[in-house]
Amino acid sequence: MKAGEQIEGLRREKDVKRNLLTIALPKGKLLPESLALLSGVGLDCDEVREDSRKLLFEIPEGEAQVIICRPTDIPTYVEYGAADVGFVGKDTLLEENKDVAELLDLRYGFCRFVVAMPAGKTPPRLADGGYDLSVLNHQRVATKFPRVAQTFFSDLGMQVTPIKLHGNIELAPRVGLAEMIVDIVSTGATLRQNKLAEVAPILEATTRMVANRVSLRMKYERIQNLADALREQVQRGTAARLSDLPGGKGERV
Ligand SMILES: Nc1ncnc2c1ncn2[C@@H]1O[C@H](COP(=O)(O)OP(=O)(O)OP(=O)(O)O)[C@@H](O)[C@H]1O
Ligand SMILES: O=P(O)(O)OC[C@H]1O[C@H](OP(=O)(O)OP(=O)(O)O)[C@H](O)[C@@H]1O
Repeated sequence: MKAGEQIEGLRREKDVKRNLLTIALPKGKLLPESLALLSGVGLDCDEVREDSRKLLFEIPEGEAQVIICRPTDIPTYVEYGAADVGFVGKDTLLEENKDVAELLDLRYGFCRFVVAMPAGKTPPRLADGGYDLSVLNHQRVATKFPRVAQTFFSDLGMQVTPIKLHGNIELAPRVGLAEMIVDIVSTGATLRQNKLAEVAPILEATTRMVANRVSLRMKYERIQNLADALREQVQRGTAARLSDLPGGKGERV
């Protein structure tokens, strides 16, 4: 056993004895709802702030600690057991493809993966109203999600060249870096502002609760209790939102 593994093992043993739960939360768009959810199930997150340089927050009454990570790093922290559980977008989970257990759909951070390209250069239409994507074979796709993009096109029997970028993906086709993009769309405003048109939906994503597989065995009750409380909270939130709709009855119809 390597020294690092030994230390990790000892740290884990100590945490299990103390029953300490480490929760990894994504900084950025998903943080406010993540904190609201945790506070809603009795973990007081009032001290957790993204704007401080502090990255680890103890919640002693809840026998927990919260760590704030880059969203794309959450699956890594959880896979290695540096965090027992984490909240992360399904998009990131698919792209990072780490060995973690997906426990719960937290139902916020809704977004869609799409293929988009300059509005004036979209492929010809098919009889069913969709676009004939076959003309895009062997073209370049700018994306933060090369795995998702490649899987989508290879399932269609096509090959594309992914160009990995870290942000502002919509710029790439405008300046000739790629013919198309695979990216997240929420309101569609960024596509419109950059004169891009959606040519194919890929999949929909929301935030998920994930767990380290060893933690799930060693801290089963703690993690399950947290997941159950969160599930209840999420269902209550969804029911409340539905009952706000005209004629809503607080139930999905
Ligand atoms: N426009 C959006 N609307 C709703 N949810 C979104 C939107 N964009 C991203 N998300 C969701 O929020 C998650 C985090 O996005 P955010 O923009 O905060 O971080 P990021 O910059 O993508 O992460 P990183 O810094 O690790 O690259 C995404 O993985 C996705 O699940
Ligand atoms: O459909 P919309 O509501 O306009 O949202 C979509 C945008 O949101 C995300 O970008 P983000 O804000 O995370 O910035 P990034 O380009 O730096 O990733 C995504 O990559 C799109 O650019």
